[in-house]
This record gives sequence, C-alpha cells and structure tokens, in this order.
Amino acid sequence: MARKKIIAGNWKMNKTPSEAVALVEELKPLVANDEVDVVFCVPAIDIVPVVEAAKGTNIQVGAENMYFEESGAYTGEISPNMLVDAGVKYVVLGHSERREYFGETNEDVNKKVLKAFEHGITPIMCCGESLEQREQGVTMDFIRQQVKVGFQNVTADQAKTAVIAYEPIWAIGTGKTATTEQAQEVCAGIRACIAEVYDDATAEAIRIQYGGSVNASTAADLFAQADIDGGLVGGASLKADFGKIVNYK
Ligand SMILES: O=C[C@H](O)COP(=O)(O)O
Repeated sequence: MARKKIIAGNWKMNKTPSEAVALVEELKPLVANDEVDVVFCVPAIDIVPVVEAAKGTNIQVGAENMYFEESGAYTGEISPNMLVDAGVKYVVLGHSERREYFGETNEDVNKKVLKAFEHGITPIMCCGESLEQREQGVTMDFIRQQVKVGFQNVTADQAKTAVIAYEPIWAIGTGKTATTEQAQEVCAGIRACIAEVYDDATAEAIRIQYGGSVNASTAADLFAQADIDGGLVGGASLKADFGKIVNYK
C-alpha cells in the first residue's frame, strides 16, 4: 500500500498566539489538500489557539517538544497529557536544535518517543548528520545509531505508525537543500535500518520525511523519491509558500 505523504511545518520559536491564529487563517485555504497529511507543529503557547483556529480543516496540530514524565515538579515542561487534552496529534522529538542547544541525547529522545506512543501521539523523530560527519563519511553510522537508540523498546506496530524526519544539520536554515540523491540515499538507509531492527512490513509502513531548506521549488523532486514520504519544513512553513509545498504535485 502506498504511504500517504506527510507534510509538516515546524514553526520553531516563531509566532505569538495572535500571530499564529492569523497565519492559520492565511494558510487554511492554501493547504486544503486531503491527499496528504498536513501538520502544523507550533510553539507550546500557540497550541490551544491553533487547534481552535484549525477546527473543521484538514490541518492537524503538532507540538515541537514534550517531556517524558507524566506530571510533577518539572518547571517549564509540557506533559503528554497536556498535549493530548489540547488536541495535539503529533510531536517533533529530537530535533537537532534541541540536541544542540538543550543537550538532548538519543536516550532522552527514546524516553520521549515511548511516552508519546503510550499517549497515542505520533512522534516525528528527527535525525541527521553534521557537515563534519558527512565529510568524514560517517553519516549513515551516526544516523543508524540515532534511529536504533531512539526506537529502543518501540514495538513493530508502533513503529509502523511513526514518522522519522531526516534533517541534515548542514541543510537546516541555510538555504542549502540536500540534493534529491543525497536525501533519497539516506532515507533509503533509514528504511533499511528499520527493516533490520524490525521487518520488511514495518519498513514499508513507516513514513520518512526529508527536512532542510525545503521550499516551493525543491519539494516536488524531493517528495517524488521512492523513500521520501514528505517533508518537515521550517522557514517556508511560515509563509504562503507552504501551500505550494503541500500542493507540490
Ligand atoms: O524542522 C525543520 C527543519 O529544521 C528545517 O528547517 P528549514 O526548512 O528552515 O531549513
């Protein structure tokens, strides 16, 4: 069965609640395409108003992070229950910015992935190499480790519903999109890793996105690749261009 493409915007630390609602209103008609899954991953404070503004549309709402405990003395963190209650369906986990600036390890990401599944939230688990790692020829070793540890104790049935976003760090926010060949090669490598850890059926079902300077002119070629099931879009998800990306065909 063909995998449904999933095109997600990651707003990062942009848009106040009122700006967020205005952006949803602007994008609503532009992203109305039921052939793909459309997800807006937004800052925690924007979740409630964005869920409200997106009611009755095809837009699904995601969070950009989540803590792995249920509740308690974790000042500043957001629990899985809070996200579920607010209407969140997806959560971006292990983004390279969280790994770099907030010290998230593969083990932390794994705890979050397991917790998201426990609460019925679909994780979009990010992985990707630095420029240095690419130049050293260790890209796939590094990513395989991120995927294997990130998915530890995740069942095959859970993994089938998950999303992995391949985001080469050197392509994020730099305007340097990976070539379609580079992106396809790594996404195929991730799928092979999933087949090794689980089985072919799981590898066939899991959705793998590409992220890193995706824009309206690169989306079609990237999303046409055999192992690329959509994109995780940063900068271009904050403007009307996102409509063109969603309607890439
Ligand atoms: O999560 C999204 C990525 O970090 C890509 O960001 P970008 O499209 O601005 O390069």
